[in-house]
Amino acid sequence: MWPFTPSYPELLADDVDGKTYDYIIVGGGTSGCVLASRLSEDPSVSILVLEKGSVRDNFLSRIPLLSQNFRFPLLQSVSRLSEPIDGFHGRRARVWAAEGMGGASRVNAMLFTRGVPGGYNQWAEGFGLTDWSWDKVEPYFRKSENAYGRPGAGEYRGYSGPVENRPARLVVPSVGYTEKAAEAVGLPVVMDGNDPKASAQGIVNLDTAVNAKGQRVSSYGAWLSSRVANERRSHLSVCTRVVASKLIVGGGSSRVKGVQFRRVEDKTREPREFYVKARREVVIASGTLCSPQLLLLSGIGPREAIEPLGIPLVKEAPAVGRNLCDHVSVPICTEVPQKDTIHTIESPLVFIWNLLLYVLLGTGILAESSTARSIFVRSKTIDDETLVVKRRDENGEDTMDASSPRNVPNVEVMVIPLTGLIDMIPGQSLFTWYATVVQPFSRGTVELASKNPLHHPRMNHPLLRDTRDLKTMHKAVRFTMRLAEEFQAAYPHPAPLRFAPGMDLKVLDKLYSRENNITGVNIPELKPATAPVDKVGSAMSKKEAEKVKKGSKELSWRTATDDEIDMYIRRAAVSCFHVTSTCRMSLSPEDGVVDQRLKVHGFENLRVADASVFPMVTSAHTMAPTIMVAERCADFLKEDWSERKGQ
Ligand SMILES: Cc1cc2nc3c(=O)[nH]c(=O)nc-3n(C[C@H](O)[C@H](O)[C@H](O)COP(=O)(O)OP(=O)(O)OC[C@H]3O[C@@H](n4cnc5c(N)ncnc54)[C@H](O)[C@@H]3O)c2cc1C
Repeated sequence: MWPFTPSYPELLADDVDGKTYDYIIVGGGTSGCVLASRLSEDPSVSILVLEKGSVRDNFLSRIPLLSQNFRFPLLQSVSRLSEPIDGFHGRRARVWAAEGMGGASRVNAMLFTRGVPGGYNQWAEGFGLTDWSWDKVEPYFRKSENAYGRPGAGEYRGYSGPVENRPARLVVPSVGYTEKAAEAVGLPVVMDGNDPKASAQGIVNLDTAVNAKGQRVSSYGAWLSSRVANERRSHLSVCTRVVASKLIVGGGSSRVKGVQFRRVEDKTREPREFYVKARREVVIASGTLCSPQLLLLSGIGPREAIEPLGIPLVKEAPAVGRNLCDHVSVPICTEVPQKDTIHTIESPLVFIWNLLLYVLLGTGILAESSTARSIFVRSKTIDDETLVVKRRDENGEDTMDASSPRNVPNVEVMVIPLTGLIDMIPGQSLFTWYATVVQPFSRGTVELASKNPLHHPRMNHPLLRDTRDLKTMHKAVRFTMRLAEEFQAAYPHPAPLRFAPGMDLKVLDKLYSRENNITGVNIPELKPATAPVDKVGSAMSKKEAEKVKKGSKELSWRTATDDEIDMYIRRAAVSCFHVTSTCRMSLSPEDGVVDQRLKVHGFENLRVADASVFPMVTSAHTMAPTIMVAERCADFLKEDWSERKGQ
């Protein structure tokens, strides 16, 4: 215990330069920590983790609600803006992430969702990835978790893995009324969304990666904590504040010999390059935007994306950086009394009370995620007239069977009792329904913007470019307005819709103006990856907000026109930060980047293991599936090595 706990054994570039390791893991994020931890269970192998950020484990970073505020400068969050998106008023999508040990799991909302079995059966049936059907991935979900908050749930939950999780508790009573709203449109209440036998559609009581002391369980904390890193320091090396700049491939061969990297601090024109050698394998776990960036910097990718930058082509790999997939959300907001939203902690007394509760008992609002409930639904099953969910489809098939790819939800409505708009609205306490398309058809790309590994890659965000997604979002938005109306009926206080189709769009334009008018940010030299996050404050004054409220008309799902819905979506749609698939798994090198054992097609000792390998984004949140991928990758590495040894 502090002050006797040894500090984290973070190494510097000079400490590891020129050395050889059995495994080199590029990226100590959500998946990198799992890999390093699992591989280092064997003291006879040597492992090096190269991570761009640092450890920075402090009190704030462990408080669930506060560490979720990724705009806090103390956290290691970064945001990247996409190129302007056609059809959306030239708006850009902003995608948040974190650079530091644990990666995005240090700042995310901690929601621990596997997704329905049908989603993985779809990977098997739709993409031919038969090694990734539900039966094959399920043991790894169990292996990774300790579902201590659901004792005796049954053999489908794990109790001896590192990620402690428990059902989310309601931070404010208003959230409870959403169950009544969901039931009113035909949806069941799902007590455990990670139960593979649970209904595919319903309002789900979410699990969160929060431990019994009320602390965030990040991938770093679960797998590569100071205790683990110190115990294994003889064979596990963690080198932070370095960025991998290139994979060194043996001349004309399919073997990666090592990794070149730089210090993050080194901003000189000709930075010093360091080099480490890999005896066995290199695993890239740099996340969906940076894993393809490293491949491209190394000359592995589409010829036309590499050669114009003067990088020699090492291996033509057409799918690197393609197929960028994301969940896209549109916030719909209801106004409720402040005490019934998370904004209640803006009152100093309430905050102090909750801080005391947290410090003394590990409970209270601060010990929770902002999101405790989510509604999952398949848009085809929503009746066009009544917007009630049908439990049987036109062929009489059960729409609730979670094992069938046919029933994978393509819409999620997250229930977030705070303002989910880009800015706060002074004087208004909003409760957000986050209508989200979770099985999108739209795809984007990640390309190099420069040869500097510290610069952001260029991102063409998919948003809702495909008209099928726009159509799904239309239905999702109207359905969400219907839910909000049912909520009003059940809730004991007035709860009018304030931000929804039909509202005065000038207000939205004003609110989003600052973000939309940003120019030049994607010129990478102007905004290196390590720049501090932008300052955020409201674009609207209290007086303006009051005026808007007085002038606002009643908004309803019955009266909103299709045009109003369309105009609202095009102004308010945002990334939900669940980017995936830029190095997707595939049977052939034309369609994807890695094979079913996560090896880069055409290489014998190079793998990618993070959210970028999903063939497409999951129907649920992406942290637990990323962890599952990393768990599997660790087993692949161990199995392949013992097989080679045996030969
Ligand atoms: C704000 C936010 C909220 C979210 N909420 C949830 C949620 O509640 N539930 C959920 O399931 N999912 C959530 N997600 C998504 C989920 O957290 C991510 O999908 C997942 O954590 C991604 O893991 P990863 O290993 O692919 O990448 P990351 O965790 O991003 O790790 C990549 C790591 O690689 C490092 N790196 C990158 N390039 C290099 C390089 N060249 N050299 C060295 N290091 C490098 C980075 O610094 C980073 O640490 C959220 C994401 C965000 C951003």
